[in-house]
Amino acid sequence: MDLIETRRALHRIPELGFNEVKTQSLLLNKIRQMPQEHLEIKTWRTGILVKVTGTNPVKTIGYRCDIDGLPIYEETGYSFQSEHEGQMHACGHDFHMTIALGILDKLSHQPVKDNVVVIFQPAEEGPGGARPMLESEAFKAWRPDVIFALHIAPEYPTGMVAVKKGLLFANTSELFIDLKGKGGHAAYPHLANDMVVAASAFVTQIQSIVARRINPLDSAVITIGKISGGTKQNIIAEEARIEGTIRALDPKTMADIKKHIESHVAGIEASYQCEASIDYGANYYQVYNEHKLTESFINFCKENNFPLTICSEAMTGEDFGYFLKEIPGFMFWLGVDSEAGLHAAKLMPHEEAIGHAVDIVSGFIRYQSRQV
Ligand SMILES: CC(=O)N[C@@H](CCC[C@H](N)C(=O)O)C(=O)O
Repeated sequence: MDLIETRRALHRIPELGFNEVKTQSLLLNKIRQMPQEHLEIKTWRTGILVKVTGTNPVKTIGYRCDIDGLPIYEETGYSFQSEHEGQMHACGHDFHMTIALGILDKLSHQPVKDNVVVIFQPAEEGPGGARPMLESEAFKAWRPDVIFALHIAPEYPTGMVAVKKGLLFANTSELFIDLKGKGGHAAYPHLANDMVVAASAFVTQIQSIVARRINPLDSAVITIGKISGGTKQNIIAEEARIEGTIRALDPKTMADIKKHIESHVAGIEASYQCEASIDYGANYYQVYNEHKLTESFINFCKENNFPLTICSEAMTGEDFGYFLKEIPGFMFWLGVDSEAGLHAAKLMPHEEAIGHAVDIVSGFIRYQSRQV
């Protein structure tokens, strides 16, 4: 399989969570071109699970990738730029899928001793595919004994592995706040309750939560990524919507932040005479790398001279955390050396990382398959 051509084909057709219809069909088409003798294929919603039966299995090894894109207008200037206006693979899921296909291709030609289940999971960016997938009969029937995954990392050199034992990614919660006041003529503000002003005040006020309400020794982030409201420049806005995300390394800090947000919202309701509703959307559990398996992966990388660094935890979120809550395993970063970071319209990961990752992951599956 030509992995670069495959990555570019996937890059052209980014689709949002649970709408990955063309993506699923492209993936199935690629999987069906592989030798089928050892493969069983199942679909689950817009996702896919593929089992490779081992030669003498004692356990099942899981490898998971995510398949959805983001609502971003691409600005890479690639000849294979997104054909879906306003949508882009800006978090590397085109790389993740291609690497998973490359691993599957290798295994379909030469299975290892253990069974391997390769999981193509929808909706990582939201609303979260991991949790419902874990609960599905399709997944339960092939539930792996160990599981791992990777995420591209623009800040590391191409092909470098960055990993750590224990906590790798934060607990996250989406945040949606709807404000409803009273609209009116721009020249008569005293007769209206302006929700653009209320939303602005709220966004400014909550900056003090992390700065002044959270122990500086804890790590937390509140980011408001979108504010919308109003209809015209000379009409006072009756409604506004604030959209953001909360991150915390400790679940208790997350709960505290939510309480502080709620009291700020109550304050806005009182001082701006409006009604407010809060929706926490999708919440992701932290990514916690199991020590023994991570250690085994670190040893494997060292023994095989794969470039490796031990990293710190990050405030990113990943619903792969739900898999790791139930099944021992780990996630690692794969360096792709892009000046633009994740979720940026100019993210341009280096494609040589794909081949490196296929070698690293398929090598580790083989290595892990020899351990009981
Ligand atoms: C690796 C990465 O970038 N993951 C996303 C996960 C999004 C979670 C959810 N939609 C949220 O915004 O809280 C991230 O933004 O970290």
